[in-house]
Amino acid sequence: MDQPKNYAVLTNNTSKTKNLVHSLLSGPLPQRFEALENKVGLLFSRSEIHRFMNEEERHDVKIITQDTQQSLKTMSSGEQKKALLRHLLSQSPDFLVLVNPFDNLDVATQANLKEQLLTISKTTVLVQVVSRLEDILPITSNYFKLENGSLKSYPDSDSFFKANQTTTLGFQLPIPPPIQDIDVESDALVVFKNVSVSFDGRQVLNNISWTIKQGEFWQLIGPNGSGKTTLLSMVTGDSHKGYGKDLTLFGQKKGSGESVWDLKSKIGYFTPAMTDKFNGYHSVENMLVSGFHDSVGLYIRPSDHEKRVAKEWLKLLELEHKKDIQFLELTQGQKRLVMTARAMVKHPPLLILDEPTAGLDDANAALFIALVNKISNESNTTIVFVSHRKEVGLEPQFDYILEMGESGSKGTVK
Ligand SMILES: Nc1ncnc2c1ncn2[C@@H]1O[C@H](COP(=O)(O)OP(=O)(O)OP(=O)(O)O)[C@@H](O)[C@H]1O
Repeated sequence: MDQPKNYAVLTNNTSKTKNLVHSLLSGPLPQRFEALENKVGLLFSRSEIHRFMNEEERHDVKIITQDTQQSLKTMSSGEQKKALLRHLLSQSPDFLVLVNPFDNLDVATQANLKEQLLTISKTTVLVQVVSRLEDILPITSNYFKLENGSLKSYPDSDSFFKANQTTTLGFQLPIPPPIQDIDVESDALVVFKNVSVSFDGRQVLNNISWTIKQGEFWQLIGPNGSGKTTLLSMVTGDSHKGYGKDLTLFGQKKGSGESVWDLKSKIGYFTPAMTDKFNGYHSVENMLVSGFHDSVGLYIRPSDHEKRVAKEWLKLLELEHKKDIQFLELTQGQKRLVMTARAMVKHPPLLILDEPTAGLDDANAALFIALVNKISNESNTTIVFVSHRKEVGLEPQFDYILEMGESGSKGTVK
């Protein structure tokens, strides 16, 4: 049997990917995809994982996690993707539409999935819809780019790759200073001492000792399921697992009566899920100002001073002309820049960025990295940047690496 054709569509922030995915799966098919006519296609994407997550939760049923006790929600990204792929393949589709399949996956899990997809491609057509050139599989035969909703096709891989290499410029203006400094009692902002965490009797973190000091720039790296989110949620106060552990935050022992709000006031936080699910109506300026009030979206009147600082940030991001439009109207890359500026406006002692470049195209990822490097160079804020990808161009001082073992992950500093 001939190997089926495999397609790759490179997307960027203007692409209108949803429309393309819809017409691939439900018609009318775009030109040059006629081979998929009357074929059954299924979707492999983060949005599908979220859809199943909602369904499993709302109806208290197990759809794609039937072979395990654990809920889809509490699984790591790698575990979730594995479960979805297994579920899709059990239905023997003619083709799979894969939207950024390698996002949120560590190197080993990516390699594993890549191998699996190469095998699947021998019998099932793959339509890869990806925002990173490096994610495109070598079995691709038909190349496209989706821009402003229209598809451009390329005669061969050479012309495709040549036409789509990107170069990015950085930001020119300096980081605006804070309105007032936030005092912290100790130079050591976060101190984990021999902290172990288990879920349902299974140890996930094993004797973690990690000290994060003022002004440092860390990258937290670890495979899917190694406990990165678990570790950070003890810092942000989103997990009760920190109680009863030897954990000191901003000079105060965890569980010594600190309020979650007090904690949140010292932390700037951004993860793409914050904007993926956000659908409130707020102007870009108000979204930025809301960082002064530890809310996502502004529910009070901004002061003149706050507006002035917001304006300076928007100037730096070269988005000043967008200040009065709805935040929802921004492109994905612009939203991430604004949300990072939002997290940073008050110059919090600690800025946590959890997989902030997932889903961005190469050019926007590079721009985002340039902003983070700039924040690190021009402020006294400590940065913890979580990512599976060794981000090209990111300049952390230290890596904290989680390595999984039989009795949970151990951490090392590099
Ligand atoms: N509430 C929970 N109940 C049961 N197991 C959990 C819970 N939260 C996390 N886990 C498990 O703990 C392990 C670590 O999960 P965590 O989400 O912290 O990993 P991660 O390194 O952030 O993964 P990823 O990079 O894929 O997001 C996983 O095996 C996960 O299934």
